[in-house]
Amino acid sequence: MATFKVEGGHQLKGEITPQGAKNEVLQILCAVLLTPEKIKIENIPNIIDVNKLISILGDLGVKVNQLSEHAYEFQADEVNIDYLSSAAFKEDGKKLRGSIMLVGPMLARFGKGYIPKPGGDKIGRRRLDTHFEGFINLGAKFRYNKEEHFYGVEAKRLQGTDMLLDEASVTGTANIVMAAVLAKGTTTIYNAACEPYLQQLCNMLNRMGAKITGVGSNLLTIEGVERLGGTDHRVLPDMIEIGSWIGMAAMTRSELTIKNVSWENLGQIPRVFRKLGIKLEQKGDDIYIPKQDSYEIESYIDGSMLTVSDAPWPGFTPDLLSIVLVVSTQAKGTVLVHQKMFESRLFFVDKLIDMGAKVILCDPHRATVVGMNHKHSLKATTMTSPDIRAGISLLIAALSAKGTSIIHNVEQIDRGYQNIVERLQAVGAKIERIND
Ligand SMILES: CC(=O)N[C@H]1[C@@H](OP(=O)(O)OP(=O)(O)OC[C@H]2O[C@@H](n3ccc(=O)[nH]c3=O)[C@H](O)[C@@H]2O)O[C@H](CO)[C@@H](O)[C@@H]1O
Ligand SMILES: C=C(OP(=O)(O)O)C(=O)O
Repeated sequence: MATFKVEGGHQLKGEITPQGAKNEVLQILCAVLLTPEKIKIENIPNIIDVNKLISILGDLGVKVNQLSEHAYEFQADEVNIDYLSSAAFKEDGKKLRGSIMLVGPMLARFGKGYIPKPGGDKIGRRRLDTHFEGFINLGAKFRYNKEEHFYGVEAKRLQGTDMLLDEASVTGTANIVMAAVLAKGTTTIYNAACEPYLQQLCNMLNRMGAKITGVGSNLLTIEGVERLGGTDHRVLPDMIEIGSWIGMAAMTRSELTIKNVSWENLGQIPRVFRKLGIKLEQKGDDIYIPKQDSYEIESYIDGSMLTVSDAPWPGFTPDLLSIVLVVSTQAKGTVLVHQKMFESRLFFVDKLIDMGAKVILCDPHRATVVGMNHKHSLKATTMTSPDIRAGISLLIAALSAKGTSIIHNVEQIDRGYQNIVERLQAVGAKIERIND
């Protein structure tokens, strides 16, 4: 189990460039299975989850050619479908959430898709019904082995249809889109997720020859085609990393520039941090955060208390609520953080309370944070990272705290943040990795 040692209380300064987006690249990597032709992908982050998925593609027989640290070429012209039924896949497929999106492309192109219950954060129930209901709607036969938690779908040729998703699942929409592009006839998907990463996937599929319209909306129309070809694709910057660095700058009262953020794809993110009183300036495609000794949480027009909650895109992403919560502990004012989607993501506040933060966990979904306006520093402590976003939030808390903190189980953070120690050291953070 790897550990970080963090000496808090130091201001940071400089520039930080976001990595390619983890949750986009997991979709894009699965899409390489839809064509026997070459696909080149740039801006691939070097993180645990992504490397695991690339390794599964290699085990499936996809030719993987690393062109540079962040660019790869893939060619799925000799796919070994039997690997999907192997004991090795039953183990490897479990290791990340993104592996679920192998099912749609495999089903569409090879007539079968199997997957063990995928991994990812333990942040509450993470059901897969939307995915499999979508495949069943397209004519696939579904089976589920309860003992092994092993899912399977099979179909000779998928048949386009109209469907209304029971929820706007991100990976569910990506999976169904990747199945429908090679189906016979036209599919409409209503209540589709529509975040920028899904738009990126749909645009890439269209460049490969797919016929998807409605991209960016919650109604997608997909005219099935016989085959798809190769393309080049560049992954967007990771908006969750960008939000994490905004939170880190505010909490440590630092001046920071976040480079090349793709402003037009950040949705509510700048607005939510501004509501917490954090100053952000758009400079070209960068975000400049000036040093601020104090940031004051806004109230609503009628004077009532601010609530920050998550919702499917174009709402605010659930993946940044843990960061909003930690930043609020040193704001001036009070905020209610309401995590509607996941029921186990707020339990890490116990650690913040140990560090001296004023937080009341109202129930598993809601926490009230009374900001301390930097009148008292958080106290350093020893903690364990329960999930990726709680992990980065605890790291931000440790960077602002008085004294030296120890954070265990940082593999959770490494899952989604590339070279984090080196990148934070470069802006002046006192952090080192120990017990690797
Ligand atoms: C690999 C990947 O891309 N992971 C992301 C993806 O996970 P993932 O695709 O697994 O998440 P889903 O979009 O399926 O749903 C997440 C949770 O929100 C609930 N839900 C979803 C839609 C909805 O309209 N109402 C609702 O309550 C679901 O029941 C589930 O509990 O999207 C999540 C939601 O943005 C993010 O937290 C994850 O980081
Ligand atoms: C929950 C997340 O990831 P995953 O879906 O891979 O568990 C996340 O990125 O915050």
